[in-house]
Amino acid sequence: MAKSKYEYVKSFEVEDEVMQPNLIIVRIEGCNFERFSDIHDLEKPNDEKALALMNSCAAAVLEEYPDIVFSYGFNDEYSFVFKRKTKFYQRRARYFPRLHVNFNKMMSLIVSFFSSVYATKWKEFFPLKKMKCPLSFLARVVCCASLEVLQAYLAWRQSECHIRNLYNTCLWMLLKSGKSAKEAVEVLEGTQKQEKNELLFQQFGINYRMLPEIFRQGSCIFMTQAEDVVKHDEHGIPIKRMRRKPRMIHNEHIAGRNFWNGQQYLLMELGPFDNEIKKIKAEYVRSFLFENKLMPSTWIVIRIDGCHFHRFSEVHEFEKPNDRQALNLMNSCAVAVLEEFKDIVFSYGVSDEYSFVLSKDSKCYQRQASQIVSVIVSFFSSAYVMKWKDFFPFKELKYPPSFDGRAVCYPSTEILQDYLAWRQVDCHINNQYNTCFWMLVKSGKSKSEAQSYLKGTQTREKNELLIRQFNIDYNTLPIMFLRGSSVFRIKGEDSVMPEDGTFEEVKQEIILSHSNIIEDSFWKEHPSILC
Ligand SMILES: Nc1nc2c(ncn2[C@@H]2O[C@H](COP(=O)(O)OP(=O)(O)OP(=O)(O)O)[C@@H](O)[C@H]2O)c(=O)[nH]1
Ligand SMILES: [Mg+2]
Ligand SMILES: [Mg+2]
Repeated sequence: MAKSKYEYVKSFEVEDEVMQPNLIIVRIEGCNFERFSDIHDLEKPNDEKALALMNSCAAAVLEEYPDIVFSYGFNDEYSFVFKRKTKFYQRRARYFPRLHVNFNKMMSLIVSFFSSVYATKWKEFFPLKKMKCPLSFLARVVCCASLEVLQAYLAWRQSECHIRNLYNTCLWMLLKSGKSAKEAVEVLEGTQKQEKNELLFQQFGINYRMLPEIFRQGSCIFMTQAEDVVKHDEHGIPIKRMRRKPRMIHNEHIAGRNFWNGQQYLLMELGPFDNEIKKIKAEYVRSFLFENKLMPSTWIVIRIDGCHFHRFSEVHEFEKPNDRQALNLMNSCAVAVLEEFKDIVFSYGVSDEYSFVLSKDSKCYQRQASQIVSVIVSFFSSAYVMKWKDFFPFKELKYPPSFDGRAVCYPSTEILQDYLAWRQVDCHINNQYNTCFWMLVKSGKSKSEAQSYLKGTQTREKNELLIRQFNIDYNTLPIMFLRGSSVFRIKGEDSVMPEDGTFEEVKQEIILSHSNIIEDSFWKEHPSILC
């Protein structure tokens, strides 16, 4: 297909990669989970159903991504460990013989899938409670240079589970017994493990060790081979096949040799733990957290794109080439994203993608790429599932969709505008091609005939084809199909700048439009967007 003069902006898209054979962990944790938990009236300090939902989502991730071999979670967090030689978004680096993994893509897909499964399965676990708002997760990648680092990491997370659970159990018992939040915090300040155990036992008759394992130890889920009856033969004898199945267990020492070396699958994919961990140095493990900060004073664009939406749109019988409701759903999710993330000043969407522009001076998550990408892509995915019924009341969502995300920085407003123009030109080129293609197919041509018919044709020829053969004036098609959609903020009419120089909070409105953003005139009409 034709290329536009804006294509040069692609060169700003640099990939973040991890060199193998590093062991890779993706850790996700609920963003603002306390607020989510309050809104949904979850039980404190642990809600068994919410934990079961987290575990069920993690199991779904393991089934979806066979390269993940082990996972551990507690509370609102989960860590996913990849097998040594993951082929997931792998590519051969140009100058080095090693294999590299594009971990931003990998991380964003996992967090997106997890969030959309969470929203999908919510009603299974809370049939009487409506999910009131999307939940997003922050994700990060941890690279472990050796198995010992992975062992230390797991020991660290499990000790965090224990420390937090003991503290929260005490805190909530004190609160339930009538203490104020301030008083309860004061009682617990500086207390050691032993003292907390005693407090629970003496004041509340609770033996901490008798609390459910899932609260104290967290949950591990990993794959095992299990025999499954697939069908019965004509004599009624069951026919069995080996199948990978996620298995969940609770264990007190997941980083201990006893537990780890006892799991065949883990030994095979990751190897044995040779020694026991003596003391966990959190600082040591934290030093492996990968933090990629985006360049200051540059426009940040987070572009998300539906994963295998070709298949998704087939399965859900989207209209071809454009499904109005599917696009309206994408737009509605974009509006929700702008309502949630105040640093986003503009967004542009077409087909299964959306680009979100964060202001140049944004300090969002200290400009850490993985955090910003994950929180936006997972919020969007969650919103997509939650809003599905509003746009497709008569169509069932057959499986949870996922989106990948990336962050790209643009150093000047002109280049950012060129980026957006590139996306809109792409919208135009694809839409014109797809309109012709599907008209030809609907008129009786095979897909390959339609393809060769259109090969090498220019814009003008395609427009003529549409008029001549199908009596369609391309420019009269719905404007959303022609131009894609922009969602942005403009300052409300009632915004005032008081004369005494004090600023009042400027009321902002979120607008959806299908404007031409390639032309300068759009930006001149809305000078406040990219100021
Ligand atoms: N019928 C129909 N299909 C759509 C619509 N919007 C998007 N799609 C489908 O989604 C695809 C999006 O293109 P891509 O993002 O390049 O392809 P993908 O299948 O999502 O693959 P990856 O993004 O690489 O995972 C299109 O090729 C269409 O098949 C729509 O409104 N109607
Ligand atoms: Mg896609
Ligand atoms: Mg796409």
